This record gives sequence, structure tokens and C-alpha cells, in this order.
Amino acid sequence: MLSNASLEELLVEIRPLIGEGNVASYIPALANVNPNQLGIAVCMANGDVFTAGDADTRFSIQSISKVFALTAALTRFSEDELWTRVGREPSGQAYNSLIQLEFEKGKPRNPFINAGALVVADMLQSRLSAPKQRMLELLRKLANSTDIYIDHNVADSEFEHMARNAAIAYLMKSHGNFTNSVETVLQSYFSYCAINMNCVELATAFSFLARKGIPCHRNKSLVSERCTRRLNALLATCGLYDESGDFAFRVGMPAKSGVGGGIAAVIPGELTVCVWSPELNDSGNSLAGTALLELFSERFGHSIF
Ligand SMILES: NC(=O)CC[C@H](N)C(=O)O
Repeated sequence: MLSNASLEELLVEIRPLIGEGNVASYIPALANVNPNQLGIAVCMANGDVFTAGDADTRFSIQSISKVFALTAALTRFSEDELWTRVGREPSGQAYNSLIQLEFEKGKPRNPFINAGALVVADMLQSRLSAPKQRMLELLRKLANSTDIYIDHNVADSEFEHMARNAAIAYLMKSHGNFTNSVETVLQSYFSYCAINMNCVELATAFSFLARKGIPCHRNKSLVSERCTRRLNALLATCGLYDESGDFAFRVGMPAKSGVGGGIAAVIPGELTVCVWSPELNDSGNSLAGTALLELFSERFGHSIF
């Protein structure tokens, strides 16, 4: 039976894995995070929440923000407008790879790698007057938490080390797939990545994906049921970069990871779950977090397959 105590038992089994990965080191603000942290929060489809470990400690959501940005874009653009600019196939490449983009004429494989998320951020920049503020408002509403904030230290540090993401954006611009000023869009994109949330807030914010588009704590749809199915399909095939196949094999849940060490996952109709541990594996996904989700799915029989 799922309970705080049964989740705590999972953590005891997983904690020895801490030390086997490496925290993200591309910016000092992330490199200095204490690696010795592990948390899990489960949000049932009826809104009940179970937690264990560091479930209330906020961390940098990083690429998990790509899900919320895509959701915001889906409510503001037609599917045609969106899918002519970004694809829907797994990339099989690192999240910040440039190789495929050159071969494929500036159209990113999917919205959950950096190139795809930068296109989505470019689209939001064209349609929103204050994109960072809108994203923050969306997350506060979805997570039912009024004080979620952007860590400007992380956003500024990402901006100082922008070279690779800027290269991706300029390559897309050279192919006519980027409208706004690269630096303006990068500022928005880095701010989305630099939002701090905890496992409880992320599991709650993901709840619309388990509830046919209707978030917990609200009775109004955020997106249609059809849209929700499509988001879950993309999460299942592309949510963990070049490790999406292995993650489907081991865990069996649509999910999105970030280099802050968080992974948020969905079992449609049943629950959402967010795990966090800062050390990453070679694909940039939380090492202990992935193992924890694998154990969770095995122990409680949750898998979409
Ligand atoms: N995988 C990630 O979480 C990457 C996010 C990071 N801010 C980047 O753009 O490189």
C-alpha cells in the first residue's frame, strides 16, 4: 500500500547509490548543490499526496520546464503552427546536441531537447507580452503554491555560459526557424529553467497529465484530453533525451527530467510522481532518481505497459 512509510522504505534502498553520479557542473550555481539529497512525492489522481525524504526542498527544475512551456504553447498556437517548427520523434542524441539540427535543416526532433524547447520559447516570446511572468503564474496555479520563484542567480549564470544554446538558436535562425532576438529568447528560456520547485509542487503541477487535462485543485481544464494524451506520448518517447528507451524499459512511465536532478512522471488516470536527487548519470538524468522510479514502479506495479 502506498503511504509515506512505504515511500521511506524505497529511499532506504536507493540512498547507497548517492555518490555514483555527478551533479551538473556547467554552471557554478548548480555545481554547488549538496549531492546528498533524495526526495519523492506522489500525487494521486484524487489529489492525495504522499511524500518521503527531501520532498519539500526546492531545486532548479531545469528541463522539466520544457513540459510547461510546451503546454503553454499548445494553448496559444494551432497544432499546425507548432508542428511545422518542431518534430515529434526521439532524437537519440544528447539534450544539447547540434549534429542532427544541421542535417535536418534547423527543425528540432522534439520539444523536450534544448533545440526544440528554444523554438517553443521563441514562439511564446512572439505571443506573450511578459513570458517569464506568465510562466511563473502558470506554475503557481498548477502547483497550488503562490511563492514559486525564479532563481536569478541560476538564470544569470546560464546566460553567462550561453554559448552552446546560443549556437543552437543561431543555427535554427540561419534555417529560418527562429523569429525573435536570440538573446531575448535565451533570457526567457533560462528563466524558465531557473524556476525553483520541490517534489510536491512538481507532482501537483503535473497532475493535469494524469487527469485528462484537469489539474488537481481546479475543476477547469488546462488543455483538452486529446492534448494531454499527446503530451504524455511525447514524454514517453522523448522525455529523457537519448535515454528515453532505457527509461521506458526500466520505469515504464511518461516522464521529464532536468539537470537539476528532478524527474516528474505520470501514470494517466492514476497518479503523478516527482523524484529528486542532484547527481546525474551520463545522459544528464538523475541517477538515484531513475533508480527510485524504477523501484517505485516495480514495488507498486505502476507502469503504462
Ligand atoms: N537538460 C537540462 O535540464 C538542460 C537545461 C539547461 N538549462 C540547458 O539549457 O542546457
